[in-house]
Amino acid sequence: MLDVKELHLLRAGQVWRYNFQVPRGTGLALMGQSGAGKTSLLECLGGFLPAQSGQILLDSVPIHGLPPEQRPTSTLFQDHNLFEHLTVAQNLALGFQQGKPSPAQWARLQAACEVLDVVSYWSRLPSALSGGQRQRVALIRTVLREQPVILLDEPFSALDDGSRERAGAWVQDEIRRARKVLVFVTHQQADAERWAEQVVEVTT
Ligand SMILES: Nc1ncnc2c1ncn2[C@@H]1O[C@H](COP(=O)(O)OP(=O)(O)OP(=O)(O)O)[C@@H](O)[C@H]1O
Repeated sequence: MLDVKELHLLRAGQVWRYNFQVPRGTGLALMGQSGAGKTSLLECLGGFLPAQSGQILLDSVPIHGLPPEQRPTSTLFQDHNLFEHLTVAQNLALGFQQGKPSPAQWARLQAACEVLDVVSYWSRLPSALSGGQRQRVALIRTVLREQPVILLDEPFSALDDGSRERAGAWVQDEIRRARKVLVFVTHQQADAERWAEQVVEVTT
């Protein structure tokens, strides 16, 4: 269970307070207008933006004092953070310990690439991919890393309806299968209804 207690954020003169719980195997969607503070909350959960006060616990263990690289979180930012000089396969491997996924992890990566239709791009550089292909590669890496808390900032924004449906269903299956916690930002009410058990409306 991810437990956010009296979390108090301050940025650009705006103040937010959050209290919510996300059980393992489930998802929470963050919705709200542009500039409302959705990305700021994800950054705080991932350790990139310090909170003024409050607590973030995973399975009752406080994680709010940890730096980003030690948090049990895996984050997909809006710019997809792919390494441009590495192939798709190398980018996927980077998410794992010392860039070396185990055979079981490779099998899962490969299966995900088939489901999300990026298997034929393994040896390409990111610069040779479309926006939607880049987004799917980054999504696969973020969701399949070992960290149990998955933070996704508008993960389906570059996808057409068919890809969006497949990607959303795949993320939900993975979260349930691996008993992870999902927090994702979306502007689409339908995404929240289909793939999240809870919705938090972010306002200042
Ligand atoms: N790095 C930053 N430094 C200072 N202020 C920032 C920074 N990033 C965002 N802000 C400000 O914080 C507020 C919340 O922005 P945030 O990006 O969290 O909103 P959002 O809901 O994710 O928006 P969008 O839907 O457009 O992505 C805005 O007023 C924004 O200008």
